[in-house]
Amino acid sequence: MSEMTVKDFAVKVGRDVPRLLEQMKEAGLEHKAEGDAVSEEDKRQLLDYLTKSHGGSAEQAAPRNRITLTRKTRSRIKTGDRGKSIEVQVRKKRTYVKREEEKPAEEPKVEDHGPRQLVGDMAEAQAKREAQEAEEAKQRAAEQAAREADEKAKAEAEAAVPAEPEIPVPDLEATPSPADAPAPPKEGRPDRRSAPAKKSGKKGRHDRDEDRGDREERRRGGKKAKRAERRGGRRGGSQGGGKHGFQKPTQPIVREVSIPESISVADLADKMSIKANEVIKTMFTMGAAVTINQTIDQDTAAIVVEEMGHKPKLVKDDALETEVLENISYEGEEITRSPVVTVMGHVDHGKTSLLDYIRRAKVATGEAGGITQHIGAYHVEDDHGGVTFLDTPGHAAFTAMRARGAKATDVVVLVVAADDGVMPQTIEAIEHSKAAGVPLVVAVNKIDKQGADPDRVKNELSQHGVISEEWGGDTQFVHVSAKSGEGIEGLLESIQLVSEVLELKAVPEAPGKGVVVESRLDKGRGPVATVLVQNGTLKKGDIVLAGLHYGRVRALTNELGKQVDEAGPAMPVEIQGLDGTPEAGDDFMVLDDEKKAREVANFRQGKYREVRLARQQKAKLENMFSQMGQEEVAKVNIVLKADVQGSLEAIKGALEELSTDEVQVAVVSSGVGGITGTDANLALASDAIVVGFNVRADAAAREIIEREGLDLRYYSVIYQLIDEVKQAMSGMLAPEWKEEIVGVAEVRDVFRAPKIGAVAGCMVVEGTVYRHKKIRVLRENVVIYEGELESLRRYKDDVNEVRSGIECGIGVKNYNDVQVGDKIEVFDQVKVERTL
Ligand SMILES: Nc1nc2c(ncn2[C@@H]2O[C@H](COP(=O)(O)OP(=O)(O)OP(=O)(O)O)[C@@H](O)[C@H]2O)c(=O)[nH]1
Repeated sequence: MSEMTVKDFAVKVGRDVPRLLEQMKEAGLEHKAEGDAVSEEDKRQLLDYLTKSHGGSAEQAAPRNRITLTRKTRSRIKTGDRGKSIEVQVRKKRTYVKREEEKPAEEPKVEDHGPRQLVGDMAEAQAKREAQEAEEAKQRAAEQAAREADEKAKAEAEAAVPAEPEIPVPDLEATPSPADAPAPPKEGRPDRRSAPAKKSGKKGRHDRDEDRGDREERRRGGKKAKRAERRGGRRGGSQGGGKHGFQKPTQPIVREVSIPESISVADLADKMSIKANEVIKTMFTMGAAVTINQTIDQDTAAIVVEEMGHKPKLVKDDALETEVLENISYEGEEITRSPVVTVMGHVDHGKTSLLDYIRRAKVATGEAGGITQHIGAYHVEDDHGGVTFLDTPGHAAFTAMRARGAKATDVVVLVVAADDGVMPQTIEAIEHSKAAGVPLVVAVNKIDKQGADPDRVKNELSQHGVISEEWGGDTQFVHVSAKSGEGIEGLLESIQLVSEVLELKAVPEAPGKGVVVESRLDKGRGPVATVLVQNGTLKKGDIVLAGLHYGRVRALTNELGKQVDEAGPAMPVEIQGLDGTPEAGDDFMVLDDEKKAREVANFRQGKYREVRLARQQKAKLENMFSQMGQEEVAKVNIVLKADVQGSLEAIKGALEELSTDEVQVAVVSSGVGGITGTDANLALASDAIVVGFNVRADAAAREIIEREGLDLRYYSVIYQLIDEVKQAMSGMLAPEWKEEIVGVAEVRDVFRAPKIGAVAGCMVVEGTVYRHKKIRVLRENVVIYEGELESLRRYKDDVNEVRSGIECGIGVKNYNDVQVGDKIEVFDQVKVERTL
């Protein structure tokens, strides 16, 4: 900059070179050629000369040496991204001062801006006639400078605003740099900030200007540098930001990993920002072999996350549901409610008769022409406040409800026929009620019958832990006859006594809440569900959420088929208006908002599948053992069914002996015979494995087992069963050999030929029957023979296999006792790798 030549200087001041040289000469400068350098000193000397020759002293010139320009412009800037427009106000106040004395700090500015100031002065010096004109020129030049500065500011603002719409106005004002502004005057201090300029106007402006020159400059420079840095940083973020993104962290990053109730291995890895392989590897070292798409439950995922050095945060998927349900208030005055009773017992011991008798005798009382309807439950009034009976006798309904987590029953009435005594299903009923923690009242039925022996019942039951009060136990025994009605009052009283201890309470004015007893799709009325109100009152018009369904209650019908407006605690009632049929055991509740009810129902429908998938993994024998052992004593529940009492006892004993300090093996239910739906439901309710020893699951059980993903295992050798459980307990479940049933044929006819023995005319009902695979003969789902086939024929031809739906003749090697109705099961031994 200091290398300015006379020519440059002439261009800047707008004079021709010879004229400028002449004036410079007059001012005592020695410049001769247009290429001579013009220093700052030279410029000042020329200016002094011109000022003097113009005839003004410093004082006289003072008023004209200061030009103050104030400008204010408003404009609107559109920010590109959101279409927002911002008003930008640019205020300029500039004071151009011609100074007498120099300040070194201001030199750069002198060099940059001085020449413009000179223009006017030189013009005045040149000709007095042009004085006025020069003054105007000076004004114009200053104005021009200000305008250009404004434009520059605006341009910069426009460039900056879209990215930084929040930039305040003062920033915009200060944006133009002195180097960019073409024409501030020599020695001028371009005070770009309006506020300081105003303040300075109040004081002795001149002095202060000089004092603050440096400070202002430094401050502005510093700010600018910071701003540039900031802007550069931001730009770097968007343009060259990639560089920073790949910086290697110096220490491990501990992430907070939120884990929903079930998550796939791939998703879990994603949340920790690592590859799924690493999760699989870690889980493998923890003793669990998983695949990338496998869904694992929350607890397992949390352990994995911790193992990998991150922090697990357990998130409930049902936050909305929890919020909705928690917001319902059940506060209010409590009253004692009636107990809810389920009747259980062995086949033909009189459950239905008992329920029917009570219903007939009690429900219709006082109701003109009252004909009771079967709605799944009924309520009877007695002197003590009434009892509600669940009208579906048996274990199936009870366990089905329990399997869904419902606790609908307060008291179990165990019906035992006095002439028959304790039978397998009696024991099963005891197990079920024990598992549910529900107290028993024993109804010794058929007391009217000859050969009734109530003491025998008492005796036999005591062997199963049900001891009568008379013998020092805590169970009430009532002698009844479902036929004559004898003892029924006493039974109701006993139920009341037991329930008093339970202190059953409810708040009638609260919104209704309870459990679904049963539901069906009625042709005329749509979905109809019988619900048992456990707390609060359910009213017509209420919005109800029931299991996966919701709706507004259109009608309430009681057990007499009568329309009612409401149903209070412990009352069963049939409701219409739901958008589907909930399952027995589903909970129901009244909500105040239909939208929320719909949202929760939708959420439940979506979640239903996922939770089931995760549970399928958890309830497997292998998983059960590998998941435990971390903390408290683990418990393995087993539902055991066997072909004969002898092996049942042996297996039960052997299994229970396996219990150690850490792992407890509990046979929650055992019995002789095929695996039924009740067994499957009990297993579901108690997270148990179903073990069949020489017995098979019936269709109902298979349906539940498949749907719920329960672990069902068949064995035919005791030590193998025990061994497998033992191995799993010690966490060494080797690749196992599992039996796979490949085909089942049903025996439709039996022919006997003298030489060959018995030949069974069969229909293949499942899979394929193979000539050379092993077989078992089943009678009523119990294995009665295991061996091989002697022959497999289609008409007269020997064949190797026969597929489902085709008839064939089967001869079983060394076995002639095959009967019509038997099943011939063909099985394979397959090697199964451990999955977890
Ligand atoms: N003498 C007499 N017979 C009875 C009594 N209770 C039931 N019975 C008879 O016993 C038989 C079986 O009674 P149910 O009520 O069907 O027995 P259940 O336990 O419901 O039987 P399932 O429904 O098959 O499980 C019927 O023929 C009844 O009439 C009773 O107190 N006295």
